[in-house]
Amino acid sequence: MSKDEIKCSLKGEALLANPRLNKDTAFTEEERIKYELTSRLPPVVETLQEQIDRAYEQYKSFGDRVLEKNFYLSQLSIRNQTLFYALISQHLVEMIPIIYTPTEGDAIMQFSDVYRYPEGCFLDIDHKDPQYIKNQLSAFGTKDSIKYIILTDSEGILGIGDQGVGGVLISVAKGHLMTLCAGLDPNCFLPIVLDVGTDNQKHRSNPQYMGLKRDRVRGEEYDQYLSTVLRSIREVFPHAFIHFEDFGLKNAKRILDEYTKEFACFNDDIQGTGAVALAAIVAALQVTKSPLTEQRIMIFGAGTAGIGIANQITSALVGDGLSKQQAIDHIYLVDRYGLLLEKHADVATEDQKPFLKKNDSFQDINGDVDLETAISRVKPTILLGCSGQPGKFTERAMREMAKHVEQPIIFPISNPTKLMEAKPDQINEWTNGKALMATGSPLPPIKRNGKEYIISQCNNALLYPALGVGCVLSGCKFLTDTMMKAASDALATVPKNLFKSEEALLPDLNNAREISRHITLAVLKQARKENMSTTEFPTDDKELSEWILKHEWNPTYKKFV
Ligand SMILES: NC(=O)c1ccc[n+]([C@@H]2O[C@H](COP(=O)([O-])OP(=O)(O)OC[C@H]3O[C@@H](n4cnc5c(N)ncnc54)[C@H](O)[C@@H]3O)[C@@H](O)[C@H]2O)c1
Ligand SMILES: O=C(O)C[C@H](O)C(=O)O
Ligand SMILES: [Mg+2]
Repeated sequence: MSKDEIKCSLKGEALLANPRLNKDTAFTEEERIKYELTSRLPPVVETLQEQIDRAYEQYKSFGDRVLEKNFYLSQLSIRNQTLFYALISQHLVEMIPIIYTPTEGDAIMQFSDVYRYPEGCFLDIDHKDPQYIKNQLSAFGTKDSIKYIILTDSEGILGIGDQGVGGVLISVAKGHLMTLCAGLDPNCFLPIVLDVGTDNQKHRSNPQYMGLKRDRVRGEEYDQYLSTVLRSIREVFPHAFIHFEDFGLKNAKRILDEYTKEFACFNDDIQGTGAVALAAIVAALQVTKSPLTEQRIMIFGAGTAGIGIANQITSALVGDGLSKQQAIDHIYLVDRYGLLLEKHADVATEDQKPFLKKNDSFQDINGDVDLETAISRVKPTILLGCSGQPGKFTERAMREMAKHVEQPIIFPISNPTKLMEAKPDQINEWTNGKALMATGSPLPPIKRNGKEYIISQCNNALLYPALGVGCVLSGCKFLTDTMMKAASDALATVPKNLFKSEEALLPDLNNAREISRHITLAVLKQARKENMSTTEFPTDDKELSEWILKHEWNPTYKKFV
């Protein structure tokens, strides 16, 4: 069967109800007869473009009601997969904020209230039997069909925390981006939510809540359950790469460390975010014309994402010739206790501990060192926000930042938009237009004193789809740090014609497919170099690029066979 063909054994109502096969008004006269659809459709036979045009008008009719736009698109995805992807592909930058951060965050919070139909795979801790789990998984595909799984336990959804069963929608949304941005065949993807209870009292007290109404399970029982699920996945879908998304602070890194050498797996919030943030920093340093080894980097919110970024920068500095300790000396963590010093050893997480700074320079201060004081003492050149705490980049802190550096690099990357540590227009004003900025969710440029300032989007979506496709195409045994580094380096060296403007720090998502090809190529080559690949692909770069292109899934109606 060629790429333009698809097997169809359905007819009539069942065919129209199947999102993978449904062509709706684009079924030809012959197809309508052959598949018993004639009287089930209005007489007109339309092209995909005509369908897209109508769907776009319908979409636009929701105006500013973004959540309704989100529901409209999600409904379209379960009605007609081809039309869904084709429509969004034509309006990618306009629609990504609707199907992903920030709007998806609201859709997740209201999951149980606005629920209309199920999407994804729901597994819950009240059903732990391995055979039961395997049976459930088997309903979603065959041994060879599922190649990429996004798994969340919903404890740390974006910056909005524990969302219980509704977190399934982050797995679904991240999957949609895999297809849109990197051409993953949506039919080889499975989004899963593990419902292990929720500590979110708002959901628990909502009579409509659709998940398990019990305390979030932790400890041994949780670990056992996760292990059973992962092992079941491996049995049922032995070729699936596992992507962990939005696990909570206490679990994310621990789980990644535990399974990274046993499963082909990846944590997007740790590794994806770290790699994208590093690429954005590298780009900003090209503007300030200053090497990474001369930076003082402050990370505000040293949780899953913050530590991922800290570790990625550490590796990059080691790559630049520093010892691990020298590299760590460049990185300052600020968390809920302020600047993390050795005196915080009792409360710091294991992952924060290597970064604790000596108390000496702060002996004159009683209590914790707040952000502003930390900035005034450390004089960071780079400040990243991944705390999910809005308003924490105060005017005074930002003015302090600008005092010591000609062009401070300030990235409030918390999602969704309302949780950013400061709004870019504020940062721009308080730093007198000096700051180089990037945010986690997309924002329009700022106009101030007749000048336009581009706000780049520093979101792991720039990387994980391409990385994931690279892992799928290489059938990688494991994802190594060096493969991650190859992906990050590739993002940092994307050709300039894929940027919106010269000032942009990161490439334009409008060019997502091209950006992704560049990254996927690097991942494939690195996988082969390290003997992590289990598939054959061309050795010549040009041929490999064509091979990647050939493997991309595109939203076109396929011929039924
Ligand atoms: N742009 C991206 O690609 C991207 C990727 C991952 C996460 N994020 C965002 O980063 C944020 C954090 O996500 P996470 O998964 O790391 O969450 P997390 O819960 O693992 O980490 C948050 C950290 O912030 C700290 N914190 C809380 N209150 C604080 C305060 N008042 N002052 C300083 N630190 C404080 C917490 O102690 C914790 O260490 C979220 O908003 C998330 O959307 C963005
Ligand atoms: O989902 C996103 O938009 C990025 C990131 O994974 C996050 O958790 O915020
Ligand atoms: Mg995430």
